[in-house]
Amino acid sequence: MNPNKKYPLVITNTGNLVFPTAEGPLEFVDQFSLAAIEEAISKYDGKIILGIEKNNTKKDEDASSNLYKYGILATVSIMKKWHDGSLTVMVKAEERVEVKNVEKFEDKFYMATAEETKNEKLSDSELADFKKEAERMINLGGDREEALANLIASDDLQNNADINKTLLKIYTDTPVIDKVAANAIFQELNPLSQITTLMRLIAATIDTSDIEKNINKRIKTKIDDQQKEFYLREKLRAIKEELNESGEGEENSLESYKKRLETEPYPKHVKERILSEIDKLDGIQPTSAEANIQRTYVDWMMSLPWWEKTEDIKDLGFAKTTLDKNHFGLKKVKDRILEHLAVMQKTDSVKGQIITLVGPPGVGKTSLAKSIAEAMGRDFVKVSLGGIRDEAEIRGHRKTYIGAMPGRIIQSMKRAKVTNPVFLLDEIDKMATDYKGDPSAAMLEVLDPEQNKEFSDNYIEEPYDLSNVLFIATANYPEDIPEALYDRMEIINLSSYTEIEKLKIAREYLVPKVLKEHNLENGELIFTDEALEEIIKYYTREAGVRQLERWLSSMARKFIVKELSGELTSLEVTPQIINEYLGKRIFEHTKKQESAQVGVVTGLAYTQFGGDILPIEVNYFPGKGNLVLTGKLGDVMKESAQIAFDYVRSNYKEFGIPKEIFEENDVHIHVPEGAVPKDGPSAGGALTTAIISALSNRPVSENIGMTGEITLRGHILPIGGLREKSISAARSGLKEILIPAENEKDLEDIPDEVKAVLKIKPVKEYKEVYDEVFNTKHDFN
Ligand SMILES: Nc1ncnc2c1ncn2[C@@H]1O[C@H](COP(=O)(O)OP(=O)(O)OP(=O)(O)O)[C@@H](O)[C@H]1O
Repeated sequence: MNPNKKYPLVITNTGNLVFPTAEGPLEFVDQFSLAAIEEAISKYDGKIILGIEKNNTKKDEDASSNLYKYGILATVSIMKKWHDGSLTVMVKAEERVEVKNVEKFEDKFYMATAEETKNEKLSDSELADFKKEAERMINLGGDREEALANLIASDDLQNNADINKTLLKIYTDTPVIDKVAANAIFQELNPLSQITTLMRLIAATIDTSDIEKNINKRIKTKIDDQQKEFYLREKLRAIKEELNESGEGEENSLESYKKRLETEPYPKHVKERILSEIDKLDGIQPTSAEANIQRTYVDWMMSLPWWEKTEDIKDLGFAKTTLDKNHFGLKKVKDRILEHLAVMQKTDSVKGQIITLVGPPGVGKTSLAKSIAEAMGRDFVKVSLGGIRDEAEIRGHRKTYIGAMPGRIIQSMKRAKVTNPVFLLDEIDKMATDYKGDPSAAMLEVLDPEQNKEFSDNYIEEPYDLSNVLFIATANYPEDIPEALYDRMEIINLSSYTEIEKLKIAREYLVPKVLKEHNLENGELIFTDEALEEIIKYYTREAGVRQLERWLSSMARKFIVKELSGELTSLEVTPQIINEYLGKRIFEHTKKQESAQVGVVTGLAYTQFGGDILPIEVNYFPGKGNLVLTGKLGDVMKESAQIAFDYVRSNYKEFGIPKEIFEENDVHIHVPEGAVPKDGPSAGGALTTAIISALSNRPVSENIGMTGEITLRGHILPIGGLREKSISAARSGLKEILIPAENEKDLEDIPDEVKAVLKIKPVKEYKEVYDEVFNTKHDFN
């Protein structure tokens, strides 16, 4: 990404916005934005500036003159072009930029300069104050707990570097802060003002207006209890400090540390180390910076679990019930987990392969790991490894470093309070390597049973025993897991859910969960199956159920507001109510062709949102035998089209195509609908069929779909994502799909409800496809 350059400007408002460095779908309807997006895709690699329009912009006013100072440099790709001309695009927000020199370009769209912003720094004392305040907030519990803990632990904060990014992540991740407020913070460069506003917003969610108060009462009883305890403790501490101005208080705490060291079973080396550090404190001026560092170190050492353990529940029956209670389906996955637990019980050890749950977002990886902890009676901690590029984030900084702290592993152990928690290493595939060292080397030491008995953290300096921890990892893409780590992992795959599975999960798990979280009684808010289907089909496009759960919560919140304002006492949610409460439908799936057509064939695609059908169109017109490709195809797909074309040309006779057609015409292949980026070789068979259909003037049934790579000799090679592809084929009403014979082994992963409506025919050679589609008969011997 290159700031200080000109890019097309797309104007949006706070309701339709993603902040750096998140990614999400946005919608655009106005002609200026549409033109800017098209320009960006064709000439700027999809890079745009998102200008944020002020809320008070009048209808007839030129929006470009009423933008906030800071906007976002982002990359877009088109997901869906709607019939009314509007666009849904996937936007990856990269960084904050100052939007300058806005100019109209040929009256079609705006261009602007993206000027790099330099973020200011906190002073050391401001940093210290902030850490204190944030720790206080953490104790208030709730959603922000992990976000704030990550912020305090972040390398940026440790180095007092650019904390803006981390802050952004917090306020975009914190559900209590809406986007208008988030933008208010985004528009400030000074981190102190940002932090103050952020803290004020978080604090504000705990009191204020009448309706809010009532909602809070229902939702936040738990937080209130924690808060009460927190204030009492704070008061107690303040009183103690008042009484011990001379520093007696500290001596007392050091004395109590010494007593604990004597009476509790601390390992010898730890006991000696802490005592010697306490001794060192004696000779230092108590108010000096050095004393502060020294005391913080002693506090850290004392607050870590060195010997505390929970007792494992060794009951496989209980484990099974727990897994079933929290998760629908996933039989294979649960069986694998139970096998793993059985081995652990038998050998009485957690050593061995690390369970790694692999799958798309929202399919239950994190919640399964939590259930494993519950099933074993262990505590649970999670650390997110996404984006970590510095070894020190795992292993900490030496204590001589200003503001040094232990790394994330040791920090999480402190939170766990025991030496044997279940420890989730989230997104282990998203660790990066750079000049600051390779975090995966440190992770190797964490996970290797030979080495993790004596894990070394730069801050703690004493070896720490991680050998009783049960590590579980999650990843979206197993191929991105560093190889050395991969060797130690037992990969368990979770795949996307079908619509029917999603419906069952929603009905039996998510709805009860959401009702409970919002303190709603049975019968107050009822979701009909049709309403759930409406959300699943038209408001979410995801492999898992995370977005679905968010929509359900959103419905619950909207209902509570109406209930408290006296408008309603109960509500049965129908599809109409969904449209009314959640706004118009967001997604439509690609529809299958209405009738058999010449030159149109349905391929099957596999994307990060699951599967989709992929119509392929071929036509020919007078020319010189060239191949013309349109529809923004990736390089691999272009090659695949060329192979398909060459294969048809060299076998023209067999496929009933007159020879002259190739000499006198150009063949045009188009893959319409910008819904998903199109690449990969798996449309080879479909491309071949579409070419034959067009050139021999024979229609292909609208009910057949196909997937499979093709070689120059007409062999059909295996493909990925068969489950997702078949689900989408069934959803869009296809009756039959042709798949590579080598994928037959994946048939067992295809849900029964899909098999019931879809004939699935495995093929080895293209000629089998040809016979099936055009009703001919080849002799293959
Ligand atoms: N099979 C299932 N049965 C019941 N609930 C489920 C199931 N799968 C997912 N969920 C629910 O969906 C939500 C999202 O799941 P979770 O956060 O565990 O996903 P994830 O795979 O860890 O995603 P990510 O990779 O983005 O962290 C959770 O509330 C979880 O309980």
